[in-house]
Amino acid sequence: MTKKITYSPAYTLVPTYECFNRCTYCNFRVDPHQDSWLTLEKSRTILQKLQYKSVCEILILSGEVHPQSSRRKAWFQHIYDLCQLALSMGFLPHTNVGILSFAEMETLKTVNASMGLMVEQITPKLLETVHGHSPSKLPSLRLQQLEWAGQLKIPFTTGILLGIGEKEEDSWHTLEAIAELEQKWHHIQEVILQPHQLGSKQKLEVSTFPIDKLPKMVAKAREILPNSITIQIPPNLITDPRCLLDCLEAGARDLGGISPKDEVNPDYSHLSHQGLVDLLASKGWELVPRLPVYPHYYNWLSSSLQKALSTWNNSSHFQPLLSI
Ligand SMILES: O=c1nc2n(C[C@H](O)[C@H](O)[C@H](O)CO)c3cc(O)ccc3cc-2c(=O)[nH]1
Ligand SMILES: C[C@H]1O[C@@H](n2cnc3c(N)ncnc32)[C@H](O)[C@@H]1O
Ligand code: MET
Ligand code: SF4
Repeated sequence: MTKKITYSPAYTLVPTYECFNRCTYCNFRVDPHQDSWLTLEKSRTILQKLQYKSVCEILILSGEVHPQSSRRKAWFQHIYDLCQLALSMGFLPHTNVGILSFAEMETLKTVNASMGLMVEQITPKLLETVHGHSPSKLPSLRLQQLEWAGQLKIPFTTGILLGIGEKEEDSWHTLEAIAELEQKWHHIQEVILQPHQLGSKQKLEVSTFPIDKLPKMVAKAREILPNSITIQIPPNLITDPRCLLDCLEAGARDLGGISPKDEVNPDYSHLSHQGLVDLLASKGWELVPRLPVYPHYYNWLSSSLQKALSTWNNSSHFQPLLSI
């Protein structure tokens, strides 16, 4: 049998780029009030063009409005409305919009196949550097989000950001913290090992991750994380094709959501689908699509989500999933 590597055919909707945090590695954010929000009408037009193609996942990725701001309610409602719209059109939403209250998370669960939040790194040192102006990146707050997602039975994607000033052991400690939460709640489906890459919008000179170190990090993550968790790597940020193959050899098994534009790293485009298929085939790997939630979590989801999932599983695009 051929060895399989999965990816999720995705499209990213950005409710707003405005963000009250100022992570120095971010190429995505604009200042509060400096962005017009994506309208539901525009979203509907975009989604209509994607219908009846292979795109299954709508990734809702957003900048954040301060929890105490008078605009927070409208921000959250807009995210909910976008998820509901995507779901009503047959897509499977996956929301990653930063820190949420318990009630907000509980509400979004009803319209998301899975949700996500990167832990980044748990060392407090980074609060004095890259996260000096980012209250949302407080390690305790991010671990609490994972805890709440577990309590709420939300299938969850998380991960670590590499090359933002952490030491090697810091990454291991962060992975250990994720492993502990998985052992408690069994809700972490994937962990992304995301190498920080410089983009053209970055204002400050910060370090990047030496990409040749990634295969070793994958191997170490495979040792730390339970086997129930799939390791995901972003192929467009791994610019050396040999390094990508080495990461697979070391235990990475998923390439994440592949959408036409990587909103977080717009300067790094993906290989063509065929290019990726051929590269993987050179080492005997087969590239297969997957849905944004794994089958063993289906019974955690609302009936409208289960209905959308069964439609996708019966569609010809996703037959390969049945054999994973
Ligand atoms: O195309 C992207 N998808 C990103 N995704 C989507 C991801 O690759 C998968 O599509 C989903 O996790 C579904 O499994 C993220 C999801 C998260 O929960 C947290 C962080 C990311 C980051 C990215 C990203 O930088 N680019
Ligand atoms: C959505 C996720 O994207 C990641 N992220 C933010 N900026 C960058 C960058 N320049 N390079 C790689 N990843 C980044 C963070 O980990 C965030 O949580
Ligand atoms: N603002 C959120 C976070 O950092 C998600 C988007 S980051 C570009 O967690
Ligand atoms: S990484 Fe997320 S939280 Fe940080 S500034 Fe960018 S959008 Fe805001």
